[in-house]
Amino acid sequence: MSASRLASLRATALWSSYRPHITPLHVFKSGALANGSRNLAPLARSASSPYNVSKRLLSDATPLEGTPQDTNAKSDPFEAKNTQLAYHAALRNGNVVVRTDGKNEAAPFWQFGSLYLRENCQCPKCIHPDTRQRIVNTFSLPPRVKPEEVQRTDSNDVHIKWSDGHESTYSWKWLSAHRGNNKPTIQSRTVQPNRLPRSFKVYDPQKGDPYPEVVYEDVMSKDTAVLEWLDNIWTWGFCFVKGVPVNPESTKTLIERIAFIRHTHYGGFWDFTADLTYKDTAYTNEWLGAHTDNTYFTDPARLQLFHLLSHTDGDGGKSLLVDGFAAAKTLAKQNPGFYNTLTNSRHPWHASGNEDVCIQPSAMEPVLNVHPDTKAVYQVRWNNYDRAPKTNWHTSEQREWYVAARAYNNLLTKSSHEIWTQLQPGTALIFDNWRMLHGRSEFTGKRRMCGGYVNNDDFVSRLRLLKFGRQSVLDNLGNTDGWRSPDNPYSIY
Ligand SMILES: C[N+](C)(C)CCCC[C@H](N)C(=O)O
Ligand SMILES: O=C(O)CCC(=O)C(=O)O
Repeated sequence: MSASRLASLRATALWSSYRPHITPLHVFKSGALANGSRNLAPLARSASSPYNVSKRLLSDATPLEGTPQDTNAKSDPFEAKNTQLAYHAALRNGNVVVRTDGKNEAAPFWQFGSLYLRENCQCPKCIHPDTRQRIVNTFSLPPRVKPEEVQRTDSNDVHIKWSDGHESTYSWKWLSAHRGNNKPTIQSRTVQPNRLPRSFKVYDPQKGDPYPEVVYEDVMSKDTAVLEWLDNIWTWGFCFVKGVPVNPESTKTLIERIAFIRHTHYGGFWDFTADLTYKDTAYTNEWLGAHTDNTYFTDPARLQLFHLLSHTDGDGGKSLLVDGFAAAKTLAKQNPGFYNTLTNSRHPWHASGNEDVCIQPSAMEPVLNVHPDTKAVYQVRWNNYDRAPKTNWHTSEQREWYVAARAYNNLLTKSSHEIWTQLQPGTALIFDNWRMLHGRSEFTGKRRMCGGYVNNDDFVSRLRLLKFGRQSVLDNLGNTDGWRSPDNPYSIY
């Protein structure tokens, strides 16, 4: 950021509003806590200026305490867990530590690496106030930059003066979301390799409960209805939308209430019939067994929406959904060895129908993809039409995989696991293509279907912002600590 931009920032209300009014209860001076012992050396604040503290060492300082203000905590479930905690910020062995129990020296504490904390300063000189991108050059900072003073603002934030002269203020929410509990990062934690899929709810077609559904008018007019729609997809794997005007334009704008439509070699928004416009069996009237789409993409589309516009002079074309997570969970219970085989054995996939296309993922991918951090299955890739012949595959591995895949297929094709519906014009179906398999019965006559794909990242971005609000999402950027917590805006699958 140019000097002039910085100067104008400083001059604007933004800068003055950023520099918090510091009324420190205590100020901790670096060096006075060589061994983190009890002799905390707080300096009482002088009356003259909030920053100018007089040096008065207290032998037995009452720890810095305070309860983060309950700022709309209820609206922010992630924060709710922390509003009652008294906390204590101090320097210990040259690092900033935050203890969530101010009274107990031995209480667990959060320790923050100094360079980590410095390069993640949230001030407008370090994070672009509009783009939220880091603008401080991490590598221009002194590698051994140190906090020299840690003090508390009267809005329960922590203000730090750094050895490079910079000053930073961190909100409780940000510190809490980025607390390094001195635990190894998730990657190095021993996590069960056959962790089951993330939490989800299974629609049981045997019970005949109402389908998850929302109303078009609501979705088009209220973000709360979009949140309900996306939450249904996240929880149940699919959702119907009633009352959709029977035309492609309305269907397209419906999808765009989530995000822009994913463009592929099939185009963007599709309006298709059985005419082999593209060389794929979807563009025929044939039976399509349960499958996920885009197994040949490195990044398969996350959502897929179908809206039947018309079906004349014939019948059939029923729509099939099968819950790939539910089947995986059953397989893991029935035969953990088969489950592990489907998570470990990676395969090539392809889309090669059109003359000018031969799409394959950048690496072989397994049927049940385990998330590298949570070790939970987060994506199902199942498409027997598009799986390519794997090589360098010992016959013993082949036998193992085919047995496991057959067991999974038996679960996927069990009629009690199949959700069959006959789509009608005016009702759109959207589903999670990383979890739900879909298919179609053969049909006769002229059948016109439209729809589109949405990327994973765009779907999850929309859902997390609607669910948690932008500030909570910004406070939790990178917060992998609560991976499996539905209250953690960062949790992704
Ligand atoms: C574009 N539209 C959805 C109509 C057809 C896409 C074909 C999808 C392909 N069979 C696959 O499994 O990825
Ligand atoms: O035509 C349908 O109902 C579904 C087609 C399909 O499965 C697909 O496009 O992947």
